[in-house]
This record gives sequence, C-alpha cells and structure tokens, in this order.
Amino acid sequence: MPTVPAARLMDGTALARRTVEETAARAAEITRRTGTAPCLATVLVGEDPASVTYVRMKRARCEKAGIRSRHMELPAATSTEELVATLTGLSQDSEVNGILLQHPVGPHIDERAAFEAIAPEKDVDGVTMTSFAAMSFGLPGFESCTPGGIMRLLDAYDVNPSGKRAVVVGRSAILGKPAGMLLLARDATVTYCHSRTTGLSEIVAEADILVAAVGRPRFIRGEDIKPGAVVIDAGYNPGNVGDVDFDTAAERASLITPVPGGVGPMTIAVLLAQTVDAAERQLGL
Ligand SMILES: Nc1nc2c(c(=O)[nH]1)N[C@@H](CN(C=O)c1ccc(C(=O)N[C@@H](CCC(=O)O)C(=O)O)cc1)CN2
Repeated sequence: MPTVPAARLMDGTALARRTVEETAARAAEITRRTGTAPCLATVLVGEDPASVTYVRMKRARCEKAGIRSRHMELPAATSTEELVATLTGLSQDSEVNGILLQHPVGPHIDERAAFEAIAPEKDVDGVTMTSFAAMSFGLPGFESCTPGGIMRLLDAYDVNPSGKRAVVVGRSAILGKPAGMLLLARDATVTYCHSRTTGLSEIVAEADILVAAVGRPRFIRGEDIKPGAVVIDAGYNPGNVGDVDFDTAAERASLITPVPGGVGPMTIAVLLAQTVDAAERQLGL
C-alpha cells in the first residue's frame, strides 16, 4: 500500500493554454499599437526529426498567439562560422524581436559560440551566458524555457521552493543547470546529480522537489522517491517517454508532471511569453 495518496497531476497543457492566451492578448495589443506583430526567428540546423517537430510546434503556437515567425532552415553541414553569421544577422535585424536556435545542432558546430551570437535582448529562449547569469542572480532577464516552465508549474500548484531540498538530475546548459539556479534563487537547497554521481538513489530519496532532466527513459524509479515529493519530469525521450517511471513514482509523489502534458507544453508557452516580453522592451511599451 502507498504511504501517501496517489499523486495529483500537474497539468502543463492547461497551464500552457492559459499562458498562451495571456500572451496572445499582449501580442494583439502590440499589433494594435504599432501595426506590426511581434516576431520570433526560428533557426533549425539539419533535419533531426524531433527538432523538426519541436520547431513546427513552436511556429504553430506562435501563429495561434498572433506572433509572426521567420523560419530559417540551414543544412546539417553548416559551419560554426556560418551559423554565427546567421544569428548575428538576426540579432541586428530590427524586425526580429526574439531568436530561437533549436538544440541540438550538429556535433561539428560549437553550439556555445552559436548561442552567444544571439543578442541578449533577443535571447527569448534563455540560452546565452548573460541570461544564465541573470537567472542565477534572480535578476530580470530571459529564463531558459523549460526551467522557466517548471517554475511556473510550481507556482501554479502552490509549491514554494523556499527551504525545500531540491535535487536536479541532469546538468545540461539549457535544462539541468538553469533549473537548479532558478530553484536556488527561490531559496531551495539544491543538489545537482549527473551520470557520474555515485549513490544517486540516496540523494534522490532526500528530494522534496525532484527535477529529472537526464535524458534517459524511466531513469528515476518510484521506489527512490521520498513519499510526498513533488516530481517534475523534464525528460523528452523518443516515444514521449519521460525520465521518471511514472506509474511507480505517482504512488509516492504528492504532485507529478506527466509526459506528455507536463513540462513540454510549458517550454513552448514560456518561449512565446518571452518573445512578447522582448518586443515590449524593445518598443518601450
Ligand atoms: N533551443 C532549444 N532547444 C531545445 C529545447 C529548448 O527549450 N530550446 N528543448 C528541448 C525540446 N523542446 C523544445 O525545443 C520541446 C520538447 C517537448 C515539447 C512538448 O511539448 N512535448 C509534448 C509532446 C510532444 C508530442 O506530442 O509530440 C509534451 O510533453 O506534452 C516541447 C518542446 C530540446 N531542444
């Protein structure tokens, strides 16, 4: 028998819908006042099927929200220099309010150099070092979209990270690391774990808030989860499988995000919201 009632679902689809509706109203106001809708530039390198799908989803949501998207598809063989030049051009283009470079790019590309070619004021995906620093210090700026979506989900379900033990499993530049920083900025006690962490089960078992962002299907087992924990599954593995073994985790958690329908939709909602934030700031509205 479970020691606590079965977990309540954190509905990312519903929260994302509300967030996109609010964003659409703000985008419409910009269009009304300036005669031009906010614009997100999307850059895709290569033809990775998952990336193609994610960029398509982002552009479709933009259209629904009254945000223009300008799409650029670059061949897989694009060099770092060519990609940097493209992103520098978009950074200087006054018609573009926000820029998204879909991750991952090919292994021959210096992805960090490419991200850094995005002007900080257009970094609506929150991937530059400037944005990371702002996140880390709790200063205004653009949040990395999935971590930003996680924080919005926690707020929507009245989970205050202050004083809680948060364990982030994963240390990627756009997910694990910034997720930990946002939790730290909200006064959680944060532990990062990764593929070389020893004694992972014991650390996971201490988490009041667990963020699974390791990129391995069902890597976190329910038996390791502290009864009553809040479990955020930020995994997006093929076949819409998360990083958490949902059925066993849901028996112990108090709140849990499903995959699909949890963190994923919020990633896109935050991207749109931050595109409108960028447009408002650039236009002085
Ligand atoms: N530049 C970036 N690249 C990547 C990011 C990012 O935030 N910025 N995140 C991930 C993937 N990703 C967005 O790009 C993403 C993944 C999953 C979803 C999502 O909504 N998933 C749905 C299910 C999708 C489906 O039905 O096919 C869900 O979880 O409900 C959105 C965005 C890597 N790259």
